Amino acid sequence: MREHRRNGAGSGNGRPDAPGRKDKRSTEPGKGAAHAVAKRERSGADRAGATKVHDDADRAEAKWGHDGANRAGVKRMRAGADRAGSKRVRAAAAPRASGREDAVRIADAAADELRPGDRIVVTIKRIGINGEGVGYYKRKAVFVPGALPGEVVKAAVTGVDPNRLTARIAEIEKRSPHRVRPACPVYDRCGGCQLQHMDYAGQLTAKEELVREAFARYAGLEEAELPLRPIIGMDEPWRYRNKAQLQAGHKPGGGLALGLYEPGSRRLVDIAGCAVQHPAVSAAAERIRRLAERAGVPVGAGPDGALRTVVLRVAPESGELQLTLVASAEQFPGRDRLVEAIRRELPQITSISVNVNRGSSPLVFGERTRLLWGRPDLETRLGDLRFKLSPRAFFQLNPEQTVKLYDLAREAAALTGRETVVDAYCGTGTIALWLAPHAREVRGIETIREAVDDAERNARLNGWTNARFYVGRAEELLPRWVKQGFRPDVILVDPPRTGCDSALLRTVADVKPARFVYVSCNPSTLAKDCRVLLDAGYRIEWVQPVDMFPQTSHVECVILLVRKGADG
Ligand SMILES: C[S@@+](CC[C@H](N)C(=O)[O-])C[C@H]1O[C@@H](n2cnc3c(N)ncnc32)[C@H](O)[C@@H]1O
Repeated sequence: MREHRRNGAGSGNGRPDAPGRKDKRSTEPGKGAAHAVAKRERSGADRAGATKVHDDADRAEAKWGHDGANRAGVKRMRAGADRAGSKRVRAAAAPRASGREDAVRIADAAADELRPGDRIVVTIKRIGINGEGVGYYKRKAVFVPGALPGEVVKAAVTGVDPNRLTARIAEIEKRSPHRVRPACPVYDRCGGCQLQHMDYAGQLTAKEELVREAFARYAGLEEAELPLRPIIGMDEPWRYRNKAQLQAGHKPGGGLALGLYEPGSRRLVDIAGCAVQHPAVSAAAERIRRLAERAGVPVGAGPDGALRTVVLRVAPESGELQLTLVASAEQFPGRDRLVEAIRRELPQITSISVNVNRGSSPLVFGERTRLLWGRPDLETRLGDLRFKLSPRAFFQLNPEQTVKLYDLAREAAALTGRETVVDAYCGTGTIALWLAPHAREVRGIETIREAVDDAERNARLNGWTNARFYVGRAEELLPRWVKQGFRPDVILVDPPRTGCDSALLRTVADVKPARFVYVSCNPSTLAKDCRVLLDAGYRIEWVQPVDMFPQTSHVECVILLVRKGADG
């Protein structure tokens, strides 16, 4: 399949841009960064608010792992206050012509004097990290869920704080050509996607802008200074997710529901029609829901044992599925009847486990997992490599884009077979194993023991004896190795959303490997960490955004930093 790479060669610097962008930039040396700082101060507000919400979510993800956290729980945090109106907003997103709307006073007050309910006119400049439209009212950032870059909206203020305003669309005065009808029947309620109301070309442009914006704000690098490559998207940006974590609950009218919580609520949205989920997962989830209902399985977090979450993962190339029933006790009413029925009716499910979670945090999994039936792992492939995944193993959610991401990591590492490489934050060792055939030695570091066990097993499965995996914190193990005389040629990191620990960055700055490869799912922390390394004598060779999660506001990047003086 042809790779969807955005047009525009090389750095992407020559890309036509919004009017006024170039005027703001100075051609004088040093002014670019100064402007970035001024811009940061001017609009720091939005960040402060949004960043706070995200910091909470980031902390949650850092604590619970990249995919270990309950998606709905973290999303609720991330969504913050302005989310409350998003449902209404999407409903209101079509232009309306009501006399009452027209009669509403349009505020011309200073930003600090605005009150909830006041109407303001906002030109949307970009998307924010939650996918909301961001514009400015008298230089104060305004977050407008559902609004798209380039749109002019009449918006009702919903929240005023010292740093930012939130508002909901009352009327779209100028509509973006990228606005489309969301494909997913549950888009308005689910909250799993944030950008389905924008066509895919618009999403890709908006994500590039997110990266550009993060580097201007947090690394002080203006557009001309940032070697940003055009984002790599998908040809078919739907049905790519290989895994679902579905909460079990009750339907309002009775009966069992499996789905995601609506943002900010405990109402479950049935995601049977989810447009980004692999169809085999959606179909199996619906069958399991019916079978659990028939087996009389209790749901929720009851002390006597009840089903909390259903986790389904598919190996797309074989269609085999792995099922993990997360429950508040290992045995729960109807469990064995349910397993029996699944074995009979869903032969594509080749592994069924129960995981016990009695906790009240948004963490999906508890500590204990027991195989109930079938194989202990799901075998899947990425490129030429085979992976066996235990129920809790982290594995990238979009296999097609993962191959592109890992190929970029390999390109950045530029290995000749003689190098020693560190894959810090290695998860189940997938990147380390991608690099192992091209390196002398690869060492992976990961805090989760099971992930390291998986990594070691997968190294054996693929016959790579030069890849070793270590349980520990990257910021502790790497400095220890360095003290013992270890000098890696390439350090690669793929940290959680919170970014790299400062002790790790200090070690990199001390050891100064010729190449530092950063794989990141959060442009803000990526840019902050890059600033540290730029100050420590590195230059950015290229930044490559990859769209791992079409229809959402997430964007992943691979970035190559080269030590100044080393061969680029
Ligand atoms: C984004 S995932 C990386 C996954 C892996 N590179 C992949 O592509 O599948 C981040 C990983 O870092 C681990 N982690 C979090 N904090 C860590 C730390 N301080 N040191 C080492 N690993 C850590 C998490 O458990 C998680 O597996």
